[in-house]
Amino acid sequence: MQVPGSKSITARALFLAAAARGTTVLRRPLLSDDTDGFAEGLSALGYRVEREPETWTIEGRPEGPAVAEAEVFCRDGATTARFLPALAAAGKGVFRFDASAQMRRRPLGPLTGALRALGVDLTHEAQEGHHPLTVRANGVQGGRVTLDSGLSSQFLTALLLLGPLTREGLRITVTDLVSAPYVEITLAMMRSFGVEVERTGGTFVVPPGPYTATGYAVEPDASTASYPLAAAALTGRSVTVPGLGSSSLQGDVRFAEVLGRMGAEVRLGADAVTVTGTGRLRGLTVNMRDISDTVPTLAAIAPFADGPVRIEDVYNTRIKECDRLEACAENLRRLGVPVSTGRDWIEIHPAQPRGAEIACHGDHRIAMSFSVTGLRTPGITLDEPGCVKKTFPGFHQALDDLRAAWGLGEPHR
Ligand SMILES: O=C(O)C1=C[C@@H](OP(=O)(O)O)[C@@H](O)[C@H](O)C1
Ligand SMILES: C=C(OP(=O)(O)O)C(=O)O
Repeated sequence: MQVPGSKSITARALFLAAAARGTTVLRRPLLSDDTDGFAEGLSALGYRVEREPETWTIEGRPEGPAVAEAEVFCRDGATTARFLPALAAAGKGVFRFDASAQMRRRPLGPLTGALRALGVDLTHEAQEGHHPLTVRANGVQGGRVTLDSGLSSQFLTALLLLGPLTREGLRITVTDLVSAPYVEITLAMMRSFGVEVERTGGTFVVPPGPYTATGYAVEPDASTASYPLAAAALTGRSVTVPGLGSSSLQGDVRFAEVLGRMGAEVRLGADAVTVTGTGRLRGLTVNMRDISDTVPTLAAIAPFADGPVRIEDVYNTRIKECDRLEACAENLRRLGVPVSTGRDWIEIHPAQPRGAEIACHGDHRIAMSFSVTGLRTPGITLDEPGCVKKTFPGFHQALDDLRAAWGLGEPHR
């Protein structure tokens, strides 16, 4: 099954292309609300982004935004909401950023604190550390800065991406870090655009730029791939996702290994991943700190395991599009599944779920994950099926196609 492009890679490629010398051609970008919002944000800042469905062309402006004033609406996208203020800070002008109600609740204080420590004039309008905010930009000198990235790796990614746009470069010392594989994506992509970051333990030394434009092909999204792969493990079918394999930049390909530990047959080739369900799913305890976007996927198939599934070290899933630990628990209870949660964990017990309406809380991953549960649970409906547009507008059609190919009967929506 073909999976749409990676959100994380598309967002970084847009930032890097905008900041680079020259014109970047981006192949197979993700077409979704998040990446549309990112591209629109760049346009609002005066960057030229030309979009054909398969190819986006971005003219770089190493000097920063082309306008002296702009309003950017970041929608629900945390990559947009956290990366673009850093890009704007390197330019000159007054740039105001706002976001949806959902995104306004999500934190960015450690990032804006670090930007201020670097001399950026940044004000939060309502609540400290949250959108809306205004950057009165006049370039960034650079230097040393300390950052706590324990709530989100996106704070560190934003500073790393900014580093080459500063006059002297940045030396970032990180005191805590979650979702570490996303930082590896950032470093690898900065390298593709011509900048090598030196790392010693928790210190990242980013040289001044420039970034250099390049042709860049976006991998399929590994978090999105978790739904068809989990569907195969759950129903005893087989799914191959081409373009995602052992050489992928994305940590979330390791979700396939979790399915393997549960009893599915997993083949991780150089350029494709295949999961085949074996009719058996074992319970397990798993630390998902590195791959927490796939927590709802695992929670949604967990009731079918033959023992408890305990997912640990995922506090940050509480500050995503919704509180994902509570949303998973609430929906599993609606389906009649015994479940408990703690500050940073969830434990799900074996049960045969019964049909119910899923409360999506505007969260694409809750909608997509519990749709997978629906492959073995008649009568599951979603209160907000449209929220999948954040990363996979074609999700319901794709799942219907799998359902039809596997002879699993009519969908319930
Ligand atoms: O940098 C990125 O592209 C992302 C980092 C992760 O967030 P956190 O670092 O906030 O966990 C991930 O959940 C998100 O979907 C995308
Ligand atoms: C958490 C997510 O998105 P973001 O943080 O990029 O808004 C996600 O896609 O699951």
